Amino acid sequence: MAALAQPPAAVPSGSDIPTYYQVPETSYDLDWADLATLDLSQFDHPGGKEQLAKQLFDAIQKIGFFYIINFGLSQEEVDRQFSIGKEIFKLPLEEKLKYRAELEKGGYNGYKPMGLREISPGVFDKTEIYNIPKFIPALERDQPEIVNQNRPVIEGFARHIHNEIVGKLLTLFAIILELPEDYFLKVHRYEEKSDCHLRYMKYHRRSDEENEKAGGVWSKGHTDFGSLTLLFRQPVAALQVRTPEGEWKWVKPYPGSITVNLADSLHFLTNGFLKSSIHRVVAPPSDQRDIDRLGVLYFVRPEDNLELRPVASEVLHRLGYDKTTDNSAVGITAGEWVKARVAKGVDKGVARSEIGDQPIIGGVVAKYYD
Ligand SMILES: O=C(O)CCC(=O)C(=O)O
Ligand SMILES: [Fe+2]
Repeated sequence: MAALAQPPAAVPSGSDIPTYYQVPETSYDLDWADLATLDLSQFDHPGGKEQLAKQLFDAIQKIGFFYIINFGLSQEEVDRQFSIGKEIFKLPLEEKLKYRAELEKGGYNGYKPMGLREISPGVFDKTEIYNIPKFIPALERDQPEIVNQNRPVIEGFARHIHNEIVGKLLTLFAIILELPEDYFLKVHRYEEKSDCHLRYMKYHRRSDEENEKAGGVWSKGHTDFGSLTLLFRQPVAALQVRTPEGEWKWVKPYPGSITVNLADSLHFLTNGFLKSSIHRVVAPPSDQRDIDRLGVLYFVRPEDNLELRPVASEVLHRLGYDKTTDNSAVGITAGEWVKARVAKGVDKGVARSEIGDQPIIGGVVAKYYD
């Protein structure tokens, strides 16, 4: 029988890496956040992006979290990234440490070993991170063999996210603000230097005793530093978002979706109209507690030299968001903001507490939440 024609893959297939099998969903019905889902396949239909912008405008009035579907990557392509991440973390520690990120200098790319963050007194994180910057000459760096061997798949995946997914989302934000459609695209160009990166992340499971000591928290409540964060997720319940009323709600990992959250830079650029949402990671429910939780994330950040000055938008004016707030980042660039936040997280390789308010740069404060 003739093989059925397959649609062309967005990303080339890589070297031999084991197939990745996703774990079962939790059977617990948790207190899930009620978030909107944007169907990105509508974007190129007549009137589609205007419709999506309207849906997004309504969705983000309260919480800067939403889902997207039909974003042009198959589950197989996403799973291949989980598989690559899993292989990276299997490498011996001494091998991974050859690629350690220069966290103390605000550098983020490469390997972050676990145990550098103090979550509560005496309890340290059990999270390993491997960050890969944009594939541009200015940001080339040594990578482990497993990354080099799979470079076309990783690069194809990252570029698809940036150009096909993030590009659409940034266009929607420009439409919402009644700015030229390419307004944010012009300060998020793939070929220019920025701290955008693809991240593999592994949260090692914790014992009951460890969970109890840390009050069940694996990663404290925080905001992200850049413009947007895209999370490809295992079906493990662990991520929570803080509502404006101060309640924590679980963010359900839906198959075939990407969870998106807004981050600090868009918050600064719109004077708080686009909300950098506070989120955290907690111990999964008991039927998923023994899983080492893997994540594949893409962090979007403006070009390094963009000043985080609020944009002039008629919409912000109409809604009263055109006044400069106390926590303004005028005079600070996106590159400086990220570097300062990273460097404040670690001091000479020694863990820093993420407790309460943390002054970052130019009088702006970052908050951490239990
Ligand atoms: O692992 C997650 O679900 C969220 C991770 C996160 O918030 C982060 O890395 O900034
Ligand atoms: Fe985050």
